[in-house]
Amino acid sequence: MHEDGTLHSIDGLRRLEANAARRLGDDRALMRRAGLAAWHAVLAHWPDARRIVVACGPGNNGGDGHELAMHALACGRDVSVVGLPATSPAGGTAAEAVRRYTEAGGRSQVFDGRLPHADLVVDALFGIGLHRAPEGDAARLIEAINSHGAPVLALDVPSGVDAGTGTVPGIAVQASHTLEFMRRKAGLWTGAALNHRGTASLDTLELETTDFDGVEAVAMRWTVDALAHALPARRRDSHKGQHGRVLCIGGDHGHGGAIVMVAEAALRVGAGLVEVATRPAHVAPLLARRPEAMARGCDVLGGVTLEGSLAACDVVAIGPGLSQSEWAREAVPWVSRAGKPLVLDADALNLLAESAWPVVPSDTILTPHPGEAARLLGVTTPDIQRDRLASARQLAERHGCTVVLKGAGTVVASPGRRPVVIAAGNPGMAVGGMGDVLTGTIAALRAQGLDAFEAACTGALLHAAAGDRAVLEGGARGLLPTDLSPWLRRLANPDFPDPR
Ligand SMILES: NC(=O)C1=CN([C@@H]2O[C@H](COP(=O)(O)OP(=O)(O)OC[C@H]3O[C@@H](n4cnc5c(N)ncnc54)[C@H](O)[C@@H]3O)[C@@H](O)[C@H]2O)[C@@H](O)CC1
Ligand SMILES: Nc1ncnc2c1ncn2[C@@H]1O[C@H](COP(=O)(O)OP(=O)(O)O)[C@@H](O)[C@H]1O
Ligand SMILES: [K+]
Repeated sequence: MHEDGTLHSIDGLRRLEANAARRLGDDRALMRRAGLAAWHAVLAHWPDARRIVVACGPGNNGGDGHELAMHALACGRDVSVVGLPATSPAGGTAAEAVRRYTEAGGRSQVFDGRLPHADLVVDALFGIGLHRAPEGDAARLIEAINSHGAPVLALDVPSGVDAGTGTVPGIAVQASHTLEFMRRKAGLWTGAALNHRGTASLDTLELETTDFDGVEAVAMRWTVDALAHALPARRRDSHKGQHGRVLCIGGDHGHGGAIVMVAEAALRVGAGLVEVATRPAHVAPLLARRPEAMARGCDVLGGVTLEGSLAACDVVAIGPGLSQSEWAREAVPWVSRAGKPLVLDADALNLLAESAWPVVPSDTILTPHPGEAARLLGVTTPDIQRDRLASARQLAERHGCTVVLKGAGTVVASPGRRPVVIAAGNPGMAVGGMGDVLTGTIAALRAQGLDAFEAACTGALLHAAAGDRAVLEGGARGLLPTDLSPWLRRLANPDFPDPR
């Protein structure tokens, strides 16, 4: 079976492992395949590595390391296995791998505070079996791996990372590349784990469909390729009314730019008509930058002005620069009475957290960053980040609608749908205003007919992928939200010939 875009929990992987071992009638077979796959990864990434250090832990991850060491040895490489002192000898399948390596003439040494010189370090300390933060010798060995200077290949998981949740409870290996086995692990694609994983690849170890009996993926992983099929082609005879009308509400005094960025992104992602309701002082600068937008200056966010705009629009994007002033609060009853699909961001979420909004309809999209998510759930930001997938699911259940939990490895969750983790985006995007661009992006897709969950997933991916393209033009520092505009347009038209 090939990669299928699924992400799995530790429990799911354990079940998968057990099913496959039962089918194969030999619990050593998978480890042998893992070791061989790891050796192939070495040949693919570091074909010239002559001296290889393999740091092996006490469990099956260490068994994978010994299998790899055996292949490297057989191919004439200079191999040193380094193990942890004071751990009980490996049992079961790992013991068999140790025996095979030793019988092939392999050398092993106990970690004494230093690692031998090498062209490549392999991290086979801990995989999915990590049960607490590494301490003592394990922590020192991880420190030695990280300061060694050679590239680091992590087997299955960078040791020290919780592969189920993405949390990093203590010190963890800083991998150049991680080779995942069997299926991708949910925790390696979101949150702090992204600091440790390096690039990543998967070897499925030749699993078969029947191995998945009783195994449910916990999420799907979306990469930029998904954009090729996400957006419907336009009819030749289409007109602007068919591409949706977005009403953007926000931009109180001092925050006028936020709602301009929402409007610009919505236009670049293809909304047919974009209207902005903002403070009167912000109308002229908005129109100077984006004459394509329609703008209404409102000293009161309600009444006839807003009612007319609300009646005409297909989607309301509210929150960027909105503030929590009386001006902002005035809008809430009008917007909620209008019954239009909503995208709630920034201060609209803060108003939701303090129950200023009534219950939101199920086709609403909330786009919190971790701080806003914490306010919505009444917990701390670290609580949210400890298990981003669970946090997004919990928020979606609580509000009964779609939630986009932003940040490295954005997670989209909705009741009754399998969550999606966005495998795109970069730290250049950590700058004020970037979320406003996401709000406009998602609102435009919603206006063009995607349902709430599809618009949220596609919008988050489009936004992150545009950030990845824009960052190539000059680096992460100084990347601006509006730099994404040309790339949003480019990537929203996947059938347009690629200029690269
Ligand atoms: N069993 C199988 O069939 C397969 C297992 N595979 C490998 O096996 C790994 C899982 O193996 P295990 O379940 O043995 O688990 P691990 O090898 O990941 O780790 C468990 C071992 O590490 C110790 N440990 C965990 N956290 C520690 C800490 N913080 N400090 C010190 N010691 C700690 C445990 O006491 C145990 O001895 C996978 O990640 C994968 O690399 C692969 O070979 C594929 C097939
Ligand atoms: N390190 C990162 N990696 C990937 N994406 C990021 C990173 N930092 C921020 N982003 C993205 O940039 C956007 C920032 O949004 P937000 O925090 O709401 O900013 P603002 O409120 O200033 O507009 C989100 O879409 C988020 O996912
Ligand atoms: K590892």
